[in-house]
Amino acid sequence: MVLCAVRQHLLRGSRGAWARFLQRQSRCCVYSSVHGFQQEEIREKLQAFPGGSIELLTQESGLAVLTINYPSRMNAFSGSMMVDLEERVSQLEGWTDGKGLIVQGASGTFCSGSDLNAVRALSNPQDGMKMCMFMQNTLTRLLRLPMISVALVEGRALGGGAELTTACDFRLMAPGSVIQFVHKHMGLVPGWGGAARLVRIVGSQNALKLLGGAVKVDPELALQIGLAEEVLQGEGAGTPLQRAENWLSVYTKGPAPVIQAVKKVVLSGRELPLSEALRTEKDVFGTVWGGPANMQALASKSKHR
Ligand SMILES: CC[C@H](C(=O)O)C(=O)SCCNC(=O)CCNC(=O)[C@H](O)C(C)(C)COP(=O)(O)OP(=O)(O)OC[C@H]1O[C@@H](n2cnc3c(N)ncnc32)[C@H](O)[C@@H]1OP(=O)(O)O
Repeated sequence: MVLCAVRQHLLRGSRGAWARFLQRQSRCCVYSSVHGFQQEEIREKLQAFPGGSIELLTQESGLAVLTINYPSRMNAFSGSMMVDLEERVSQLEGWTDGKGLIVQGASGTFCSGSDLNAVRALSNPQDGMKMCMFMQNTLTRLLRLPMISVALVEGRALGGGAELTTACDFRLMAPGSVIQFVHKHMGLVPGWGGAARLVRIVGSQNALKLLGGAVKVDPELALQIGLAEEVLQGEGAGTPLQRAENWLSVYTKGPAPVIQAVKKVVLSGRELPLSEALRTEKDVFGTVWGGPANMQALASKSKHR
């Protein structure tokens, strides 16, 4: 009801105001102070466990590369890297030219989950919940970015690293790589939103098998169950990152507002009840209808043979 009233109000204003409202909506988090979540408090706690970094490289082509960088710990997430990731996601939310994102690990492996040294120090339930809410918020915002995202999995994606792959639209795997939800072996279940997202990607039967068996998912199995989109084969066809960029460029070719609109309508179809998704689709449609790309296509009388 409140949302409807706000929408009506904004529709009476400019199209730009509604577009900005939609953008803010996509930044909404799962947890706020209503749920006892104090972002600054947990940020401070996490900063006490430093090490590694999250690097963001944005390119003029509209593709960005986010690198999880802590090779001496197999790219495990220290506390400061969790904070870094949140900051990089904020940067990407404000990147108006963005169309595609590749998430990779440094030095030929993806990510081995939480840094176990930080996990041991934060093992009381209260801190565990706070870290869990922080990471769920960040990974939800990552998945909701108005750009098409790919996890490039080389080496291992374990525990929280496996969960991170599910916060991207697609997973591309290098030969010999493994995605493994090792949580059961740690006496845990996923807490970064990985279970909820996994069910939506592979269905509840497959998700039960992967989590219940802590199964090592190789590229062949990942393709079979729909966890991975493609195996990046082929010596001499460039680095895995170049191959991932080539793969992604097929879907990000075109003007940024159109690619962003594509992601928004798919995202709302994925996340919202049908009536709400339809209304969002109409509103996103309104942001591209009569826009520069649309007018140019009409003027060029393009044929789709
Ligand atoms: C379960 C969920 C939870 C969450 O949601 O928060 C987590 O993610 S907990 C973390 C789950 N991950 C693990 O338990 C990984 C444990 N590590 C391993 O299984 C292995 O280290 C492996 C398979 C990643 C790599 O094995 P390999 O033989 O190739 O190398 P090393 O074992 O010698 O590892 C090199 C170096 O990295 C350190 N390392 C690896 N992973 C972590 C981690 N998650 N946290 C902290 N440190 C990690 C490892 O201890 C070695 O350090 P070194 O000082 O050389 O001993």
